[in-house]
Amino acid sequence: MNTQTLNQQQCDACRADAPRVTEQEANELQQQIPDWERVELDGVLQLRRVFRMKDFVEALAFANRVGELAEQQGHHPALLVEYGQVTVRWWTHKIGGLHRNDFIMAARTDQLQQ
Ligand SMILES: C[C@H](O)[C@H](O)[C@H]1CNC2=NC(N)=NC(=O)C2=N1
Repeated sequence: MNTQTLNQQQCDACRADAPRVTEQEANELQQQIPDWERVELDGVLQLRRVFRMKDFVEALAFANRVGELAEQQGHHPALLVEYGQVTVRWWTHKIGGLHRNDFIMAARTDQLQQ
């Protein structure tokens, strides 16, 4: 059991045989990322958060920081950039649902907010 907080952990490589988190694990992990909601879109469970920004330029800059983190970790989100906000969604494409990686990435995304 990894006792580091989620935002200190690295994302493992995504594999098609990686385990999805159970409902109980998801509930526990979510305590560390209270601003994220679990949503099901097209049958796929995801973590979603809307980050409020001052304007479009700040929203774009934040999205780029999330993009750099994603490239660094090899795990990629859906990003919707709008005037004054960015919607971030994390899930693991290979398993069509939530892996522990997604909770780590959500916690690390929280740290990128200015
Ligand atoms: C080879 C590479 O690691 C994989 O294709 C990665 C890339 N980024 C990814 N990101 C996400 N969110 N899920 C994946 O399954 C995934 N797979």
